[in-house]
Parts: sequence; C-alpha cells; structure tokens
Amino acid sequence: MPQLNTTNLSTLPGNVGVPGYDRSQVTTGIVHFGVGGFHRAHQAMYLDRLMNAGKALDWGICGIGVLPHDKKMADVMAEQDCLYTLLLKHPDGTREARVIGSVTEFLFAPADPGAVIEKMASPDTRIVSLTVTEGGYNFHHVTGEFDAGNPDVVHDLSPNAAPRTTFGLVAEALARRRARGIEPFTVMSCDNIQGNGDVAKKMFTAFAALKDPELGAWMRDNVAFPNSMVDRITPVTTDEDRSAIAKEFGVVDQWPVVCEPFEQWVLEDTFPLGRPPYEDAGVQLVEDVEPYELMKLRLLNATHQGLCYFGYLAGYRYAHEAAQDPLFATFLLDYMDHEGGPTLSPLPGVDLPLYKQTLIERYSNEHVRDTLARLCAESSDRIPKWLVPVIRINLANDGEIARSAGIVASWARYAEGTDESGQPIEVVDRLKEPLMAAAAKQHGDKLAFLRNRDVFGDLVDNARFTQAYLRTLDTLHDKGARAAVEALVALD
Ligand SMILES: NC(=O)c1ccc[n+]([C@@H]2O[C@H](COP(=O)([O-])OP(=O)(O)OC[C@H]3O[C@@H](n4cnc5c(N)ncnc54)[C@H](O)[C@@H]3O)[C@@H](O)[C@H]2O)c1
Ligand SMILES: O=P(O)(O)OC[C@@H](O)[C@@H](O)[C@H](O)[C@H](O)CO
Repeated sequence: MPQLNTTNLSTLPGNVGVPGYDRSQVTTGIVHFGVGGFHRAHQAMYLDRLMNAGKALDWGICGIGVLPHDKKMADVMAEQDCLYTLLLKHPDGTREARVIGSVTEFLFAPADPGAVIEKMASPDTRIVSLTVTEGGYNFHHVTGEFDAGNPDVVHDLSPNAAPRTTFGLVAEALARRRARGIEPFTVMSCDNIQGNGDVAKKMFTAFAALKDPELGAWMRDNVAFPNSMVDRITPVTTDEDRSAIAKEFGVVDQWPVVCEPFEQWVLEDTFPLGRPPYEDAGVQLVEDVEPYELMKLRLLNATHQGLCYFGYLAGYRYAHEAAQDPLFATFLLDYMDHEGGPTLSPLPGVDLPLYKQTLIERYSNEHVRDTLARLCAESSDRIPKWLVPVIRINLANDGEIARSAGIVASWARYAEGTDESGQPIEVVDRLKEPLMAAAAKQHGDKLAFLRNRDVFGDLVDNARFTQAYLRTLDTLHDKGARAAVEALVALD
C-alpha cells in the first residue's frame, strides 16, 4: 500500500473522500501556528469544505511549527505533500474518512525563522491563526499580564536575536509589513481561552511594546484580533488509528486525525483584509462571541475537568467509560445546572438543556476513545481559566460552589500521583513539581494545594470555598472518588 501523497491520491479506494479541487491552484492566504490535531480537524477541514465547493482557493494554509517537537509534523508534512486523513467516528460505530488538502505548505521555524517571518510579511498572507494551547499565550493566571520573564521571551527580546517564539516571529513580520507599507494581517486565535482574540491582542502587543514601544502602539491600533468559540473533540492520534485507517480505508498515513462528528465555530466578523466565506461552510459569524464562549468553556471544558480526575481516580481511563456511568453523568449535569449554567449570559436561540444533554452524549461516544489522561493534562492552564471564574462569580453572588470546589479537590487528589489502586499517575503539567509537592503535604496540611496563589489567587482565604473543598478532599481520602461523587450528587 503506498503512502499518502499527491501522486497516490487518485489510487485511493472509493470510500475515502479526496480533494475535488486542483491543489496546485491553491495559494496561501493563512499562516497557522500550532498544526496539531485540532487545527487539522477543525479550521483546515472548514477550508477544505469551501475549496471542494470551488471557493476560497486563495486561502490555502501554510502551517508553522515553533517548538522542537514540531519537527516530527514537519517531516510528515514534507513526506505527504501536507495531505492527511480526517477520520470521523460516529456514535453508532460508522466511520468516514476524508483526505484534507487545504494545508499546502509547512515551515519549521527553528530551522529557518527568516522564512516564517517573510511568509507572514508577504501581502498574500491576510490571516495568521493560532491553536498553540492555553499555555502558548504566556500570561500569568492571576494577574493576566504577559510573562516577560519566560526565558524564550527574554531571548526574543534581546537585540538581533532570531525569534524562537510565536510572539517574536509575529512581531517581526508585522514590523516588516509596517515598514513596507503593507496593511497588517488579522490574528485569529482558535484556542480555548475566554476572549481568545482579546487575550491574543494583549499578549502580542505587550511583547511588541517591550521590543519597540511604537510597534506595540501601532499593533494595538491597527491589528484585528477577532474572538472565537471553537468546538470539536479531537483526541490524540494513536497507532491503533493509523492501523485502522490503513486496514479499513487503504490509506497509509503517518499522522491522521480522528475526531467526533460534532463541529462548531462561532467567529467574530472582524477581518480588515478579508476572510474566506466561512459562513458557506457552516461557521456562525457574529458580532459578539462572548456568550457562546462562556457557554462552551464553562459547560464543556469545565465538565471535562469534572469528569477526568474523579473518573481516573475511580479507575476509568477513557472519557466515554466515565460519561456512560450514570453517577458521573448526573454529577456533570448537576454542575451545569447549579453552578456553570447560572453564570452564563442569555443565549438567544440556544436550547441550553439540549446543549448540556448533548455534551453527555458526545462524551459517551465510545468510538472516539478520548483519554482521561488528555483531559487531565496541563490542568494548571485549564482550571484557572474555566472553573475558577465560575467559582468566583458564584462566591460573589451567593451561588452554589460545592461541585466546583469538589472538582478542584479531585485535581488536588490526582496530583498526589497515585490512583486508588496504588498505581502511579503520570501527571503532565508544566507546574508538575510544585503542584505534586503541595499535594504530597495535604494529608497533614490540608490546604497545601490551594495555597498556590499563582494558580488559585486568594481562593484559599475564602472560608465558604475551603469548607466545601475540604469536604470533598476528605471523602476522596477516606472513601474514594466514587463516594465523593455520590456525596456531591446527593446535594441536589
Ligand atoms: N483537541 C481538542 O479537542 C480541541 C478542541 C477545541 C479547541 N482546542 C484548542 O486547540 C489547542 C490545541 O489542541 P490540539 O489537540 O491540536 O493539541 P496538539 O498537542 O495536537 O497541538 C498543539 C500544537 O500547539 C503547539 N504549541 C504548544 N505550545 C506552544 C507554544 N508555546 N508556542 C507555539 N506553539 C505551541 C504544539 O507544538 C502543537 O503544534 C488546545 O489547547 C485548545 O486550545 C482543542
Ligand atoms: O484542548 P484543551 O487543553 O483546551 O482542553 C481539553 C479539552 O477540554 C478540549 O480539548 C475539548 O476536547 C475541546 O475543547 C472540545 O471542543
């Protein structure tokens, strides 16, 4: 079986969708940072859909890898002419495979930062988009300010340094456009961050201002940073997925993407240099994204955290295993009804009870095989952004907080690094060391984990919160995760 590339595209079996457009005619209009699973399952898929309808052929994507581990993606992209397979896994077990053709170039920044800068400086580039994870925005969780102490940022701020970070690369490209009289591109964040465009604006302009105050001011006044809400559960690709795609669809693909069938993208329509006709592909273009973002982050992303630590400690390893357990599903629905939901703004036209129920159904799709380990990773980037705001609002409004406090306690127990059968847990977090050290102390000093003010701010000083937190932490220690969830469900 030949490997996926342009030459072999026409030999693929009939059950695999392939680009129906001439890729040699596609020109680059978008430069994308963070070509991981999600970008390839979401934004690149929407563009491929448009291109198959004969539209947006001047909006091809040039992918950029910034981190050393992105070399692997660069190599695969080079070998496969940037083609990859997107495999949709339906709840009834049926699968759909399509080769996506909208990514047409890939540049690995560490090998040639100058080429990346020139690609963005080119007038053809009208959008620079991002899926660089929550950590990629480099802001302090409590102050919300740009972290100028990050060693790579310090490097990029030194005179004549070849940029290593997205900030350094983007700022230099914008400086060149400004010097050459070329209008700035739009920076489109597609990460799971509340006000992702606003946060991107704050961080990119803060970096630029440190480098050159005039450039920072010019960016603040001239560069558009639309906000967006993005949604499609995209687990990490496994070897099993690679083999299944080869066996069932006859495609040898080194790095396919698998995902659920659900898709949603709500986007603020602020693109001074134009944009692809996304609305023709099913994207919702709106004036104000915030209500949609809050709904997604405080219901979907927060319940992912509600599922993952309790579920892992109770012995589950996949999201569907925990979500199919009626106790866990009830807990998540209770959290949404009593804590996450009441903090949301009105959402005209959205059936919120249906949205919540659909989340449980999406998590329960056993074919997606999303791992709890993926959901437990980088918690210190997630809990402060998705759950802590819910807690703060409910504390201020005298709302309910027991379930949210329980989720924080489940993270604290998970960070002890062993599950309930004594098996080690591989904690993946850039703050792993301080968090695990704090969790190790909490049998004696019960609030040790919460004292990390860089993550939780002053929550540890709030007696109503700490009481609820300790109630679940004690139950986790004394009786285990299942009993702790039962106690939270009994509150209803
Ligand atoms: N996977 C999902 O289900 C999903 C759904 C909606 C939104 N998202 C958003 O997309 C992001 C990426 O998810 P993914 O599944 O593609 O992850 P991934 O690990 O497959 O890809 C992440 C990419 O971001 C890059 N990256 C990480 N930190 C960076 C940094 N500091 N600077 C530059 N590049 C950096 C990585 O090198 C990689 O290329 C998530 O963090 C989230 O914000 C993901
Ligand atoms: O990818 P993250 O780190 O933003 O969050 C983990 C999951 O909650 C997230 O990936 C969801 O699967 C996704 O947001 C669904 O659209």
